[in-house]
Parts: sequence; C-alpha cells; structure tokens
Amino acid sequence: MKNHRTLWTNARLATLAPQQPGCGIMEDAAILCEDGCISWMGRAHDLPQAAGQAEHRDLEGRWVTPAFIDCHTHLVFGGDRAMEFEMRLNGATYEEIARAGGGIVSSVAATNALSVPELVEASLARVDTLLREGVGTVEIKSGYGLNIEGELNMLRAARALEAQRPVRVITSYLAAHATPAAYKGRNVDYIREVVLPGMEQGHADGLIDAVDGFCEGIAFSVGEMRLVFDKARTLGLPVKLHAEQLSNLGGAAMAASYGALSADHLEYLDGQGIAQMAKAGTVAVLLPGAFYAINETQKPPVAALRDAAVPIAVATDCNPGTSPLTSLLLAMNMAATLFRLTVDECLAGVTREAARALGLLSQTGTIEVGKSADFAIWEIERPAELVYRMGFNPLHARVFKGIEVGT
Ligand SMILES: O=C(O)CC[C@@H]1NC(=O)NC1=O
Ligand SMILES: [Fe+3]
Repeated sequence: MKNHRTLWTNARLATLAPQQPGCGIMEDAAILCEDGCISWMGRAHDLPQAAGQAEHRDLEGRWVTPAFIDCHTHLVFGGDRAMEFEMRLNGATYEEIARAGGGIVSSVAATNALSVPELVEASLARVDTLLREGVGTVEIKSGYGLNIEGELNMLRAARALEAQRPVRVITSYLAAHATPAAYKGRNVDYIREVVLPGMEQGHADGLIDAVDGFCEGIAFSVGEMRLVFDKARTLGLPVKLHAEQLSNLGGAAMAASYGALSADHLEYLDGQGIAQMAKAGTVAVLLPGAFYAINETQKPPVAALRDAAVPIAVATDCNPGTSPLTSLLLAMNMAATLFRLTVDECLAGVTREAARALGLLSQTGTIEVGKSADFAIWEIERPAELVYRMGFNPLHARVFKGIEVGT
C-alpha cells in the first residue's frame, strides 16, 4: 500500500551492518518503514518528522535481528529417506542402500512422481517450519528431477511457494546433482543432452536465479562442472558449487575462478581453494547438518577461512538424504558447537553473509536504511540465546517487506 508507514520503537537491534563491531548492536532504537523498505533507523530520541504519521508498534525492549536467510536448501522434493536412515543404523553400507534403491535416485523417483501442485503441497510444511523461526528468504535448488521437465517442475514449485507465503525464494538449478541411471558412466552426455538444454529452457522461462553443481568423486568432475559453468556464463547466470564435501577435487578454486557467489560444504577445502575464494569474494557456506548427519570427521578449515577474510555463511542444506534439517537456529548451534564459529559469526552467517551468498546483500540481510524491511523480533535477553539453545524457538513475530506476519 503506497505511503504506508510503520514505526517500531523501544527495540534492541542486532543490525549485522557491515563494518559495525560484533553484530552491530543499537539499544533503545527505532525503525521507520515506508512502502516495505527501511526509511530511517536510529536512537528513539532522534526520530524524524515522518515518524509522526506512522502506525506505531512498541516492541517493549525486545531484540530485533534481520530476518534469517537459509541460503542453501533442497527443500522441494517428494517422499523421504527414513527407511535408508534406519538401514544405515542397522549397519547397511552405502552400496547395499543404493542396491535397495536408496540414495538420491530414490528421491528422484519420488519427486518425479509428483505434479507441481503436489510438490508445493509436499514442501509447504518445510517452508512453514523455517518461517516460524524468523526466516524471510530461502534458496531452493532443483536436483531431484535429473530430466528437463522434472528439474523445471521443481523450480516451478519453488516459485509457487514464494507466491503462497510471505517469503523471498531464490532458485538454483542443480541438474548437475547426480547422473540418472540411463546415463550411468556417461556424465558428459548427460550434461550435453539434459543439463545444458534444461538450463537454457529454465532461464528462458525465468525459473533460474543461479546455477549449482555437485563436484565430487561420486558426482561430477571439475572439468564436467566447467561445461555447466561455461553455459551459465553465456546466459549471464551466477554460479555456486557443492565443493570439497567428501574429498578435495579443487572444486572451490574452480568455482571461484568463475566468480562464484559461494562454495558450499568445504570440509576438505585446502589453502589454494581458500586463497582463490578470498580473491574472488566467494562466500564459504558451511552446512553442519550434513556434517553431523553423515558422521563426517573432517571439519571445514574455519580458522584459515577467517584468516583469509573469506565471508562465512551457515545454512540447513535441508534435503531428504544427508541433512533432513529444517531449523536455522539448530544449524547455528551446530556451526558453533561442531565448527567453533562464534555467536557473531553464526548470526552474520544466517543474515548478512547468507544474503551475500545469494547476491542479495543490497536488498536484505542487515537492518540498514534502504534495505527491505525484513526482520525478526525475539523473546530473548541477549543475541547469544539464538545460538546457545537446541530445539527452542524464541520468535515473537516476523516482519516481511514491512508487514508483520506473526509466527
Ligand atoms: O542425499 C541426497 O538426497 C542429497 C545429498 C546432498 N547433495 C549434495 O550435493 N551433497 C549432499 O550431501
Ligand atoms: Fe546441498
């Protein structure tokens, strides 16, 4: 609604504004929002004239952070992998599970069996769970279609979720997630006959915001991913990469050479990859849920990333196989406890740096004038509580584009 003004007063802000120390705390603060954007923010006693005509909300001293951003999810999919989880606990090997039809291919069958409305229906509970924890922006990947129509249907469902909920959705085309049975041993044929034409069609249909891939011994090589990234470059699409999750193929360094928005997982990242990421400004997206769920032991080189000033984001990697996690609050706790990120790094990792990993930092991810009025209001005494607790959600309310959307 044009010229709609809202003023939130009596707030304690964790702005996450860059160049501010820690998480950019501002006590006894107010935020003025006009037409969905932050038009003024500061100490309550400096309120501008325009505040007089605004609808007023007294936050009674509550803490306010930027709305959270989950910058890495595979949350559109059919079925689940609970059976495989049980088989693993009963000692089945990865091969036995694959032979029993488990793994990514089982999610591919369950996903391709659903129409777009059915995919939306199957994914809404996961989106709502994230939104109830203060999330305002979610990245959603394809990757369980592995044929053109199936991949694009996943992205159509992702776009439909944005139309049905107060949330911003950024899509990533991940047809280079695995090779379908029909192309076993023929990755390049799969890339040329499915991945590249699907990218062209998805781009033409406005379904793709970025292009992703799984660069790993069990998936695609650096050379094969270059074929995908070369096509993305000709279409003017940004790239990101699942890299160094289970081994070091040099994927992160290759992604950085394409100016990738992010390289994700990174447990096996080395100094060369770090240097290339630092040079390119590529964000390191850490995914502690997958590390935890697959019982990985190699931790990402957080200290070296810090020393090289590589931006660090944290995300759920919500997927049915290696990270059935739909809580950024828990992801932050895991990133702190397992990877030793500080509280401030965790909060930046699910706001400012997550926005950077999606190319959205000019729009959201911090509480600053000119940004979208996307913020979360919490029942906490200090920001550290958001990282410290496990399985507790202290959200009071969420604001999306200036409108309070409740919990
Ligand atoms: O098992 C699945 O369904 C996805 C696995 C997931 N995808 C990827 O590239 N890395 C992962 O851990
Ligand atoms: Fe992933």
